[in-house]
Amino acid sequence: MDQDKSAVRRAVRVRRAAVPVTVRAERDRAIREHLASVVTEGMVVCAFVPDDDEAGGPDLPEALALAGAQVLLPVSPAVGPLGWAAYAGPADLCPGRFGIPVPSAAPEGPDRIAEADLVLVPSVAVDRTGTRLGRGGGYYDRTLALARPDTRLLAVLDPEDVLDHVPSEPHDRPVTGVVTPDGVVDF
Ligand SMILES: Nc1nc2c(c(=O)[nH]1)N(C=O)[C@@H](CNc1ccc(C(=O)N[C@@H](CCC(=O)O)C(=O)O)cc1)CN2
Ligand SMILES: Nc1ncnc2c1ncn2[C@@H]1O[C@H](COP(=O)(O)OP(=O)(O)OP(=O)(O)O)[C@@H](O)[C@H]1O
Repeated sequence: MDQDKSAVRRAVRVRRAAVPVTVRAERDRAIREHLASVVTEGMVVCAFVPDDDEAGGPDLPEALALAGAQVLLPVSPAVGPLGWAAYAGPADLCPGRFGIPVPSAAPEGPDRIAEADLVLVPSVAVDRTGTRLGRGGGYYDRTLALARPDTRLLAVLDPEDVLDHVPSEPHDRPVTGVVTPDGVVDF
């Protein structure tokens, strides 16, 4: 099973690396616009800072904040569910674990995800039943279990990474939908 997941991760990485930078930028902009259109004033959104290998672009938190969201960003512990810290603008971000930017404030507990109306989930691929493949840390599997049951959980992806089938294990937590440059789809 681990090997199946690794093979999908490798294939997706190869495909993403072949997307020209200008196409990448256009897709990321479309994703941010779709998300801005579902955000309402004061909505609590657990987001993330996408890196070069991920859809959405590094400006994703700022786009959500400009749309009126209160944005929380994940802070990775060595093990266990993610902590959360409030996004306070691009200048406040500093490199955290894995080199991923995090807010300067000390993170608050994993339970803060229960305040979220929307959780954006970094993903390598999903299938149409919501089975999600991440980078293999197991962080989001542990973290999504703490969200309220009615919370919208959207993977952020290119359309090519919405697959017919993604290998799953019993601990995997499904997402409820996906946002791609084509729009938001709830499964
Ligand atoms: N942008 C972003 N932020 C995030 C996540 C994420 O996936 N993307 N996370 C989601 O949990 C958490 C951090 N977890 C991470 C887990 C693995 C890797 C990583 O670089 N993995 C290597 C593969 C390592 C291996 O094969 O052992 C890689 O992808 O190259 C990075 C972050 C919290 N913040
Ligand atoms: N709820 C959990 N409790 C204990 N271990 C877990 C849990 N969820 C995942 N794990 C472990 O974490 C490791 C990585 O899991 P998996 O490959 O499913 O991660 P992922 O979903 O791709 O990563 P992420 O959620 O960080 O994006 C596996 O060894 C798995 O057994």
